[in-house]
Amino acid sequence: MIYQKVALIGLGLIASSIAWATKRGNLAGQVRGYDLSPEARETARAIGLCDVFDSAAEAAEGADLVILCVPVGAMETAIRAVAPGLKPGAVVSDVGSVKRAVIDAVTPHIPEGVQFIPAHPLAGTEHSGPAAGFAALFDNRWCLVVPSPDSDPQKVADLCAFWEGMGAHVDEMDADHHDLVLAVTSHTPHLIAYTMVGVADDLRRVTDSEVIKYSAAGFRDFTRIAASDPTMWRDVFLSNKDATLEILGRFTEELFALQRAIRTGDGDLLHDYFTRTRAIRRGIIDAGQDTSAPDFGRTPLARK
Ligand SMILES: NC(=O)C1=CN([C@@H]2O[C@H](COP(=O)(O)OP(=O)(O)OC[C@H]3O[C@@H](n4cnc5c(N)ncnc54)[C@H](O)[C@@H]3O)[C@@H](O)[C@H]2O)C=CC1
Ligand SMILES: O=C(O)C(=O)Cc1ccc(O)cc1
Repeated sequence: MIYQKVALIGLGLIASSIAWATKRGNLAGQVRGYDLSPEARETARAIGLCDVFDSAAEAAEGADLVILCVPVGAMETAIRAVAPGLKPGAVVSDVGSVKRAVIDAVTPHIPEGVQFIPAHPLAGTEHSGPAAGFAALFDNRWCLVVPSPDSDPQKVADLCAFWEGMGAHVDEMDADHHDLVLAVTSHTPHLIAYTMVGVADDLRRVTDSEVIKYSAAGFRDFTRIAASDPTMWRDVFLSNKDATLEILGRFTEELFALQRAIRTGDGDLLHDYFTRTRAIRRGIIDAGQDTSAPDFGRTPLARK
């Protein structure tokens, strides 16, 4: 057991997965929780997720670890609400998809004697709410921990051990670097998926064709991603504005280059481009970093 009491604020997909994974790994004596939504609290109670309280401060009372599991834009409201319940020596963490904006919003409200150690599990689904979670969500997935120079090394080690106990591989990363990497690997791809599904929907309306019905695997993946929680993703883009706009600018330039190659019939450019991208995919698989590869997770050291 790593902690006596863990408190989860916001009982959605990620918090409910943490609750089940904590129980599976016997990582805490008690899991406490609070959600702003009475329906979410009711569901969490009904499925026996954790001990549910009717205020954030009560849920956080006496907790060794308090994890903010709310949308990025609600992190400041959440820390303000838990602050009165925090005990000296407690650690506050979070699971937000963006790190710099969360650090700026949360840090000013961390009381004396409490440490804020942000984290981000790189695992999720398009589903949300307390009934969406499952214990295996973090198995063999990365969790990025973002300590500051004054983080207590023992408390950082405990938090890393907690995530490892939930099945994740842990790495430490600087907040700005995190936000740029995630803009490339997660945030911009989500925006592209949202856009592509929107385009197909417009097309369907115009032509009454059956784009969705006959969609191939690639487009189906886009529709899955584009079904993700609107509040969560609105907050991600608004709070990782600079990095997303930077990557989107580069994406648009490349898209224009490919568009021009198609228009001018430049097959060599297209072939060279697709050869380069194929090599990248094969490199990922050779390094054992493809989560869809059948042997993923059996050789975790290959991922380092
Ligand atoms: N969904 C995903 O795939 C992943 C999400 N994340 C991050 O995890 C966080 C939570 O995401 P999910 O669990 O997917 O969201 P979710 O939508 O399933 O749950 C969020 C919950 O927070 C509650 N909430 C909102 N404001 C609150 C407040 N002030 N106090 C208490 N509760 C409040 C909502 O009622 C909701 O039940 C977000 O910051 C997101 O960026 C991180 C990794 C993956
Ligand atoms: O469902 C998917 O494909 C995801 O990409 C899940 C996801 C969403 C947001 C994150 O910050 C991390 C992981």
